[in-house]
Amino acid sequence: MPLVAGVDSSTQSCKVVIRDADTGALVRQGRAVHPEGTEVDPQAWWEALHTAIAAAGGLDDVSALSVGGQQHGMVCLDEDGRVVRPALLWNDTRSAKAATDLTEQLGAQAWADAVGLVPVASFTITKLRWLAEHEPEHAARVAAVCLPHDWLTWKLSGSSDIRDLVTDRSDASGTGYFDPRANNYRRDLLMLAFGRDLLLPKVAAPAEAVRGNGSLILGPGGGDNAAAGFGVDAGDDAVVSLGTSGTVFARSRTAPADPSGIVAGFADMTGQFLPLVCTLNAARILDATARVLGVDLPRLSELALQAEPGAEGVTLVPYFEGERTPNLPDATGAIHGVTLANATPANFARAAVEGMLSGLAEGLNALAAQGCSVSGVRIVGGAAQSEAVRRIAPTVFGVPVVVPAPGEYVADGAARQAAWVLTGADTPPVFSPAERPERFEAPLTAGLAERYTEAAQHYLRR
Ligand SMILES: Nc1ncnc2c1ncn2[C@@H]1O[C@H](COP(=O)(O)OP(=O)(O)O)[C@@H](O)[C@H]1O
Ligand SMILES: O=C(CO)[C@@H](O)[C@H](O)COP(=O)(O)O
Repeated sequence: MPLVAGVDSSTQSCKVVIRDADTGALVRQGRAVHPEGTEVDPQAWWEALHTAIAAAGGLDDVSALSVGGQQHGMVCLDEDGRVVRPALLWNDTRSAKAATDLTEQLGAQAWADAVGLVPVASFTITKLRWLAEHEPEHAARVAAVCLPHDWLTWKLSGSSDIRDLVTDRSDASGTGYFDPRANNYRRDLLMLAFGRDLLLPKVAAPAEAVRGNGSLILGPGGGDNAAAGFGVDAGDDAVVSLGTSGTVFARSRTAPADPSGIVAGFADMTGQFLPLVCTLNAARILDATARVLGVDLPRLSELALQAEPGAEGVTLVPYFEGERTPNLPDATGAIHGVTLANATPANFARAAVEGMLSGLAEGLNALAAQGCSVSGVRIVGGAAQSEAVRRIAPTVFGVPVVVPAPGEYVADGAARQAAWVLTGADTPPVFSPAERPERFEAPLTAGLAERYTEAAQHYLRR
């Protein structure tokens, strides 16, 4: 019974699962927290990874490991492999102007055609432009740029030579300088943004073993959304992930080129594509609302389920951290439609859940417009543990919702990739879930989408 490990180095924490490579059965797991903030020293991820591995009982009996990680973060390394400055994360919006400038330089359609996405502050390429413009002394020292999961895989390999950096197609496709259709870097775009070329990680094939460490085989890993999609094996359903980010994505054989920038044409972990819509505001909206109401998360869920669908007209626009989709980096959150009669904790709790999900419902429609199958939705991520989220989701999405048993689906996808690398087979192993998923159906709440769009439009009209 060989064992494999999967890692999810996500925004808020690091999770490690250790699974049986043949059956996929969970053997043990561990986790550790990451620091707060949108700028983080990668060393903190390395330390959290070690804490999580130790909590999972170590790797002595593990044959292969893959890392899934938060996408887009800019990790800059100098000639000797030292980190030049703290990494700017996917949810850091300081490069919003760089994103606008880059988009204007080429035009949105040209970006969508070239790399499947239109620059917004999340993408690595805009962070490189920001660095070149605002920190020239740091920019001058940069020899290589990589992503959080690439850096952790490289550290695990024991190398300090930047020429050993490896990434995979799914995470490379979120940089803004990789064309997932041709499977090539677009160094011309990197140079347009940064002013000169840089060493970039080699892009490994989906099940290619990369430089290992002793007897531990390393897989290429992937972006966290692609890993979650691989871990939950959603078939024709779209997947909604509710972590720090809210994402909605679906597997596709074709790559979208959406000039509106709503749907990003990422790659998946198997050689296909992963059209994806991402918001900056998901689980933390519930954390913040619980804090404001002075309750814990289970109580917030009870309150939300006490309210009527539509929260008697209370509408929460969840742009607490600015927003990425729609592209409003300076926006703030708002509550609309409040009256003396409807100002209750239950309505505020429900409005938070409905508002968090409404932006993703718009994303689901955008995926459908790109030809993706969205007849059902699977929900994963931390906030999927909320009973209110599970029950309210079909009333917002208008399609049946399936919630797999609570688990670490990013880490599971990484573990499944590690098992694939270990077997060397043409197709990935099938990891059957130990528990049946729960299914939720409920009528769409009439008027909710219109009220949400009207409330959100206040920003777009400004
Ligand atoms: N029962 C719950 N109800 C609502 N939110 C929850 C619940 N349990 C955990 N969460 C939230 O899930 C989030 C963490 O989810 P996770 O998917 O690990 O995030 P990330 O991948 O961004 O690090 C936290 O904001 C946490 O408050
Ligand atoms: O930016 C994106 C996807 O484009 C985010 O999904 C990040 O990949 C972070 O994921 P979480 O840590 O919030 O799960």
